[in-house]
Amino acid sequence: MPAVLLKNISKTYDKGQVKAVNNVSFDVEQGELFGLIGPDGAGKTSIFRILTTVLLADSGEAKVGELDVVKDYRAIRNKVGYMPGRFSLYQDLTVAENLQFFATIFKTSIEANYALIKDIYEQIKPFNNRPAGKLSGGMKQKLALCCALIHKPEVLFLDEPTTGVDAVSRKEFWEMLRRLKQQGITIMVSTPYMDEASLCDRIALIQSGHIMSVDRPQTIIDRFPAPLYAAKSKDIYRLLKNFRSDTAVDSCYAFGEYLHMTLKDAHHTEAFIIERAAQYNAEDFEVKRITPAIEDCFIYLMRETDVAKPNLNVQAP
Ligand SMILES: Nc1ncnc2c1ncn2[C@@H]1O[C@H](COP(=O)(O)OP(=O)(O)OP(=O)(O)O)[C@@H](O)[C@H]1O
Repeated sequence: MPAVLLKNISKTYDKGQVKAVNNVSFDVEQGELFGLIGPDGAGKTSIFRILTTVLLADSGEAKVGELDVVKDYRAIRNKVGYMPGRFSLYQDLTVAENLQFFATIFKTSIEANYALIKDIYEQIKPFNNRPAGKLSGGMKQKLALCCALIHKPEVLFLDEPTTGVDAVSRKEFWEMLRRLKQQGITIMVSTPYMDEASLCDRIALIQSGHIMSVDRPQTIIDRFPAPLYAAKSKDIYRLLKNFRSDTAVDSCYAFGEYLHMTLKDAHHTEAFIIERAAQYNAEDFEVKRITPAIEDCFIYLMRETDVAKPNLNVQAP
């Protein structure tokens, strides 16, 4: 039995005008660290809210273990930990008071499940008497994670836990998730940072309420259908325009300081691209073949599935 199951789940807002979740189906295995990956507005929060029983879907079926999100909502609430995207703690309560509060509403004590939160809590314990609102972003995340864990949930739902957190804290946070997974907790986590995909066992790529792919990150990368090149020149915007209007070029988009591109004819290589760039008088031109990242796969899948497109000028965070 999967730990989480969604079958043809749809959700609209504003009397059907906003299709937030569109016929979504996937499941999460017991003990898995599963990532729901997509940009702002893709539908991630709506899915989390449906699974944690705070939002009703318009149609479809969703389960946590054997429990149905509609019929068994009370039982689910005791079984899952939920860390919503927006900071969910009481800003005026101290670190210790927040933790005590969450323990009390779940009818447990900090001591009862201390082993589970110990590693994380010890990092914020020196700030025990500080109001949660006065903690740094990384500290807030750690406290929110402790609060979500205080009743020893079987499944942990973390909605964008690393958004707005600095790079070091993000890395630490993912290490904490790895350790929790080793303790047998199933974790479903959402993120707009596509570089975090490789830290998950499996991922679902979501855009405009559609799931475009569900698999292991490496399997999704291996399926990228064409050689991918990274190119740059002095005037990168002119180069982007030139390549985008070039009939030999299949796709070209800005990616950090480079353009990432594929060609219509897979037999063509760097030499062909150098020739084209010379025709465009591109100065200081460089090109190299690269391994696709999840962002590249995401952009490719968006073109393939023809869902509404966000800004394609993706930058690695
Ligand atoms: N209560 C609501 N009323 C109307 N539209 C909503 C509501 N909640 C979400 N939406 C819309 O539904 C779509 C999906 O939103 P959702 O919050 O589920 O996505 P998300 O991937 O979590 O993005 P974000 O990180 O920006 O919250 C968006 O277009 C959003 O504007």
